[in-house]
Amino acid sequence: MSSPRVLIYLLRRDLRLADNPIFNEIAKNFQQSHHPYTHLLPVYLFAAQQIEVSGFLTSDSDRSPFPEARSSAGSFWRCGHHRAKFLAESVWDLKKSLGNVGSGLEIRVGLAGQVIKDLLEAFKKESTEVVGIWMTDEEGVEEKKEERDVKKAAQGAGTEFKLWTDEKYYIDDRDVPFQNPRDLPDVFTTYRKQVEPLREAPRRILSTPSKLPPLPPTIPPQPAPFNIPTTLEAIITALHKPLSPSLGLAHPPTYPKNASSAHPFHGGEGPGHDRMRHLITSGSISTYKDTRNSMLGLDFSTKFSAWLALGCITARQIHSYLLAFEDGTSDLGKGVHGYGKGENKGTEAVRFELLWRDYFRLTTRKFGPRLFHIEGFKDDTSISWKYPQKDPDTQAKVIRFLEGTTGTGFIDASMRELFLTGYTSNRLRQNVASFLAKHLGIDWRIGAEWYESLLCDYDLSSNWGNWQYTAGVGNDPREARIFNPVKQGDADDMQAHDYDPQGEYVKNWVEELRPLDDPQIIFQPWKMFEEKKKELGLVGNEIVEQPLKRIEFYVRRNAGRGGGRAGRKGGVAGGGRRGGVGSGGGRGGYNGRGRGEKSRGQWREGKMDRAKAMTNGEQLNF
Ligand SMILES: Cc1cc2nc3c(=O)[nH]c(=O)nc-3n(C[C@H](O)[C@H](O)[C@H](O)COP(=O)(O)OP(=O)(O)OC[C@H]3O[C@@H](n4cnc5c(N)ncnc54)[C@H](O)[C@@H]3O)c2cc1C
Repeated sequence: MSSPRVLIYLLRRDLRLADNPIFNEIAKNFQQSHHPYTHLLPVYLFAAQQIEVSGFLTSDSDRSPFPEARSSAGSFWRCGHHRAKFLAESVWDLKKSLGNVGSGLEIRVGLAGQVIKDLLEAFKKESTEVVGIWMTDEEGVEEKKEERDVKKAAQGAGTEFKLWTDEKYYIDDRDVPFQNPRDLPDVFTTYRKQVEPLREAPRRILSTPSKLPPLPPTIPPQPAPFNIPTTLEAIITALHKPLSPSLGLAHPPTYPKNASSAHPFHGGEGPGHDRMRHLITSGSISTYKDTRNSMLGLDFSTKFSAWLALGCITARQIHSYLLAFEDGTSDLGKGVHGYGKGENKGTEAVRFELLWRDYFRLTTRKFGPRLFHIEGFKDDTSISWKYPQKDPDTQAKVIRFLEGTTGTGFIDASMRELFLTGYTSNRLRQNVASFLAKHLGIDWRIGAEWYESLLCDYDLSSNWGNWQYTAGVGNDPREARIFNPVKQGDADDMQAHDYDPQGEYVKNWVEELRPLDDPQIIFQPWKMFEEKKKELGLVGNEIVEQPLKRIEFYVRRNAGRGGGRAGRKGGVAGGGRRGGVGSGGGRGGYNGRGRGEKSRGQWREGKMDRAKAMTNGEQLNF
């Protein structure tokens, strides 16, 4: 038998077998009589700069050679419990799918360039030829560095390196109507008009491989001091091991009795497709436009985001399910309202939202490291931000914001939901970001980093781009827009019927407010009468006595049994962000240039304090 010729495929956020350009190409090559390679080694890497890998150390006496995977401004773990679990499940699901088509998946921890270098050296020692290293591209400063590092490692060993475009977006890169990223319009609507009609825009999906080349006969092991467990449960345990359950909060939210998560889903390509099928057969996809701003339950929105973020499903796969339903060309959804009747408001709205995701990715491509700059894409230096690192009062506010005890019901419910489940809806994310950045005037990157740590669906471009957008330094043409998190939930607001008219969402997550009936008090608990506070045992509680912001909203109706009365017209405190709120820094203040550079700088210089996190009594340290 001739000696093995191995192709290495380094997987990233392309954790799927179907509609995957690399697996598609490999399967096609494998069907030909002459094979450019005899074996395939798919590798997934838990990248040590983005996810803490010390839980994979072989023994407790070993020390990780890597600095802690912590964020820049808030020093939060960059990948918290929820996403770590969803990610591990996605990796494991792919490992199983690959096993079913004659292949498999090797798991590694470390830094991409070094991991590839180690593999190439180890194969060389065994006289095994590696004919190529393939990977898909990603936007982002660190991601681009990874690509350069892998290329360097491959070239150093004389091995071909190929960077593929991952075709996981709605509009294929080949069809984006400009060559130069700088030509992306700064307003989403302008971009949308360039690529409409959206229903015609995506390319066809690629076929799913039924057979792939086998794994190499011998595979070099993960180098010391790490060890890769052999079960999904053990991998999740290793990822969770360094993280304290409180993530450093002195008073972390606790799971309210009978509260139901809107995101009980599991990672992986299989569960992603199950979700798609469910949305079609339940009819939820057709009602999406009317329900997408709700907050409770599983089906008010698609929950595609976490699978999309890891590449378990692609936007054009979603489009292709929608097409088949609209055209009645598959049995899925037969008999369901809207089947075979063309595009409806729900399916149209899903396409529209998927384009937002594309758009944020293209803004990252256009602006590069400015994604992490406090001045944002707009390079707005006029705002006086407050920084927790500089000011104990701001620090205390940030901690209450993270713990969900701000005294604004909507915000507290969302922050607790996020901490406990890894998800909170788009409407809530907008309110939360606006509250931190515009009502409190605090460095918005603290919020973006906390979301990075906690969201199951964390996606570099969608997260940082949306935070910028809502903070007023990104691509929102309505610069002065401020969300009123009280009005959002008020029954007299035309929109509120879709949101939380009775305060049910807030009560689901803020258990101490459950006995209340009056939405006004649920959203503004600081309006509660003394007698009611005593009755509920809330005297001295900061959410009823010391709200971070008294955001007024006048309700023209009688108070309910909750005990309060209608608020006074006119704000106790205004909501403006310029002038009154800023005490610190601005540009040139704490970490003025943002994470893109700083965290990588810290990483390089090894400045982060590894010992700090290894204690279970971890505390946030700004
Ligand atoms: C401050 C803030 C932070 C955010 N962080 C993230 C993030 O890290 N990852 C992420 O995927 N989304 C993020 N979003 C966008 C949006 O909130 C989520 O995509 C959405 O809530 C996920 O739930 P869903 O899949 O049920 O959405 P649906 O309403 O069902 O939308 C369908 C899909 O469209 C895309 N989409 C919808 N809205 C947006 C949007 N505003 N921007 C980009 N894509 C969108 C998503 O891929 C989503 O899965 C953020 C929004 C805000 C305001």
